[in-house]
Amino acid sequence: MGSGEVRVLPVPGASVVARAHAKVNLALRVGGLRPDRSHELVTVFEAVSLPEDVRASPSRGLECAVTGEGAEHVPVDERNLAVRAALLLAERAGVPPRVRLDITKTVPVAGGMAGGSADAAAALVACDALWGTGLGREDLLALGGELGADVPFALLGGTAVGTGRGEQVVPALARGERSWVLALSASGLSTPAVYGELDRRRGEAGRAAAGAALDVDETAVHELLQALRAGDAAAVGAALVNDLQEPALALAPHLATTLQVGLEAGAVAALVSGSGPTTAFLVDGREQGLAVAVALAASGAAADVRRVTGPVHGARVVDVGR
Ligand SMILES: C[C@](O)(CO)[C@H](O)COP(=O)(O)OP(=O)(O)OC[C@H]1O[C@@H](n2ccc(N)nc2=O)[C@H](O)[C@@H]1O
Ligand SMILES: Nc1ncnc2c1ncn2[C@@H]1O[C@H](COP(=O)(O)OP(=O)(O)OP(=O)(O)O)[C@@H](O)[C@H]1O
Repeated sequence: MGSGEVRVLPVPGASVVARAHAKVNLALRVGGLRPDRSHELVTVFEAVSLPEDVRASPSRGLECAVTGEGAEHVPVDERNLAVRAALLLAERAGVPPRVRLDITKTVPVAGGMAGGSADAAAALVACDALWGTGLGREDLLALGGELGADVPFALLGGTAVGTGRGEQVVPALARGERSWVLALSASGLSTPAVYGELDRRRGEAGRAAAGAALDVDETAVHELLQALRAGDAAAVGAALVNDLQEPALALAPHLATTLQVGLEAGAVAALVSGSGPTTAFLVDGREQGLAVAVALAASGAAADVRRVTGPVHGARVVDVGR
């Protein structure tokens, strides 16, 4: 058990707070379309220090409230991924779905950083503790995979390789801590739209070729994993790759300027985070991070900036109280 983690005691009637984090895809290679219409992926996730907290409290029914970053854009009914997580867990565990979920967001909505997935992961962990369902990590990972491709990684945290739809996750050996500057956008991008744009750009031939073999070009991923094992920041920077970057730039052309501004301010490397529109800048130390953040904010190339570090932990209980 790491520092800061709280052992859950079965206190009847107590509320439970679980925390999960945003992610950046250090590598995202997209292969062909699968029969379920999602894409075959090989990706390397890293959890970064933008937390999402979900408090699960005893209630007569299922209630949800959202506060924090972009809360006004987040549904509180069954469209909310955390609500769906609670319902799925209750159904599988055979318990009534009685819980109030209070979500505190710091991850931008529809930003490509899997904020909703973090909420789902935190809700699974919090409700599991609240209801004493006692599901194992493997069970929760499987439920997470049913909720969305990014949810199992939000449960696991750290640095990890994702395959399949991205939901098959295994921890990756990674040395040291990385510092990032995140440039936020004023509006979000739809994940299906970005994948759709990739398909459109690849065209019929590219889709068929990729689809036939479900092949993903993994070379860059191996280079990245080697650089992470060695803790070599420059090599990590050189190996960052995202197949969704070009389609995201096609849908949000201003992101090209954002990437350029951060690189000119000295960032080691830059890429679009997942399906965007958040862009992530790998920086070497505090001073460089500050210079990049200031340049992005001052130029107007980012609606807002955040300085974060990774890797951080996956979904876990951080507080138990009344
Ligand atoms: C862009 C990433 O965040 C990178 O980690 C993920 O691939 C998206 O993960 P997510 O939002 O949890 O994805 P899901 O909720 O499972 O699916 C949302 C939509 O993304 C697309 N999708 C997602 C995962 C995948 N392997 N192929 C896809 O094509 C599909 O259009 C799907 O309808
Ligand atoms: N708990 C939640 N938090 C945020 N959005 C949610 C949540 N539940 C459902 N949604 C809906 O899902 C959409 C995308 O959410 P999210 O913020 O997770 O996007 P994202 O970070 O781009 O996801 P990903 O990186 O996994 O593709 C939102 O526009 C919102 O309508």
